Amino acid sequence: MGSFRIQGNAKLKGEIIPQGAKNEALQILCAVLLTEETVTIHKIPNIRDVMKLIDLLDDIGVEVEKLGDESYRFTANNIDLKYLDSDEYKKKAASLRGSVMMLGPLLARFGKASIPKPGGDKIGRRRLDTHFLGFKKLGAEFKYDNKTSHFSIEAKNGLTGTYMLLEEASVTGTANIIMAAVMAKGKTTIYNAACEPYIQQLCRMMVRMGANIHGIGSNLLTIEGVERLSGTTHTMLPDMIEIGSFIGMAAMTQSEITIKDARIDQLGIIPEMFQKLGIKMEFHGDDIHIPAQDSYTIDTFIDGSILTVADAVWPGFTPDLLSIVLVTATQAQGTVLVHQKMFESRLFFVDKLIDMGAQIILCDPHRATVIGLDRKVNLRGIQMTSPDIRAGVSLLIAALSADGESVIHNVEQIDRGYQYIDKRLNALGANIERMD
Ligand SMILES: CC(=O)N[C@H]1[C@@H](OP(=O)(O)OP(=O)(O)OC[C@H]2O[C@@H](n3ccc(=O)[nH]c3=O)[C@H](O)[C@@H]2O)O[C@H](CO)[C@@H](O)[C@@H]1O
Ligand SMILES: C=C(OP(=O)(O)O)C(=O)O
Repeated sequence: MGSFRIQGNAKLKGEIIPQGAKNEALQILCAVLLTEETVTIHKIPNIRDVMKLIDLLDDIGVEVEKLGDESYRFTANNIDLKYLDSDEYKKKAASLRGSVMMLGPLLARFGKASIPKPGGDKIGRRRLDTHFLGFKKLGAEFKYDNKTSHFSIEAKNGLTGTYMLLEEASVTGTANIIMAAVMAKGKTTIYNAACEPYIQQLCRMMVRMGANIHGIGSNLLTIEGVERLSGTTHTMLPDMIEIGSFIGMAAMTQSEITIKDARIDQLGIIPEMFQKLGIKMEFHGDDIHIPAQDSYTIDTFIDGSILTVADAVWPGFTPDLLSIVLVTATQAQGTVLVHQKMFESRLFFVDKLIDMGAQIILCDPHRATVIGLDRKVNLRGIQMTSPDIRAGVSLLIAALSADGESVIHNVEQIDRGYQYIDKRLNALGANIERMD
């Protein structure tokens, strides 16, 4: 288990370039399975989950060529479906969430696929019903082995387009269903589709490959099936969750940071949410400059009542940034209610922040009230363990701002989603030592 030793009272300064988006990369990489032609992908983040998925693609027979630090070429012209029955596949695929999106493309191209219960953050129940209900609507048969937690799907007579209204706008579920539908017979309509930038990017990539998709960016997608897809080139967007994390980090540590090439047009409501915490930011072209701020004051609602920041399906506020909002609020002036509606176990990490001296009341598993310290007292460094990616980075931000030294264990969780985070923050003046 790797750890970070962090010296507190860090004041960072400089420019940082966000990595390519993790959750987009996981979708895009699975989409290379849709064609036997070559797909070139740029801005692939060098993070654990993405590297594990590339490894899985390689194992299943995709030819993988590394072109540079963040660029790869993939050719899926020799897929070995027998690999899906191997113990190695079951073990590897179960270690990340993104592997579940291999199902849709494999089903579309080869008529069958299987997957163990995927991994990912342990942040509450993470059901896959939307994925399989969607595949079933397209004509696939679905089996779940309760003993081994293994899912299998098969479409003996191919997939046929249909209308479906998704029970919930699942991000990976929508991606999976779209990838299955692009080569189905006839027209598929997906209502209540997720429409995060990740999904939009996936759809645009598939359109370049020859798919026929309308309604991109909305929750109503229509897809006219095509016979086959061809190769393409794709570049990932900057990771909006990393960008939000850097905004929160700058405010908490009173640092002056410029986030370069942030694709501000793709960030939705994210900058506004951090502005509601009182964080000043300037937009210079496509860069976000966060000046060093002695204090920041949380807005109230118009009637003066306490602000709530809650997650919602896109274009609402992403649940992946609520832990960052929460930690950032600990040094603000004012009070905020953080309401994590989607996941029921994502706020438990606040006990570590409370140990550090933060004033937080965990009202229930979904809601925490943060009473900002307004820098009257600093947090204090402690030893802690990172439970999930976003909590991990929130604890890192807390540790950078705290008095004294902190140690965060299980930083593999952070490495799942943040590329070389220690090196990149040290380049801005942080003091983070990686201990294996
Ligand atoms: C690899 C990947 O891309 N992971 C992201 C993806 O996970 P993932 O695709 O697994 O998450 P889903 O969108 O399926 O669902 C997330 C949670 O929200 C609940 N839910 C979802 C939609 C809805 O309308 N109502 C509702 O209650 C689900 O029951 C589930 O508990 O999307 C999540 C939600 O943005 C993000 O936290 C994850 O980082
Ligand atoms: C929850 C997350 O990831 P995953 O779905 O891969 O566990 C996340 O990126 O915050």
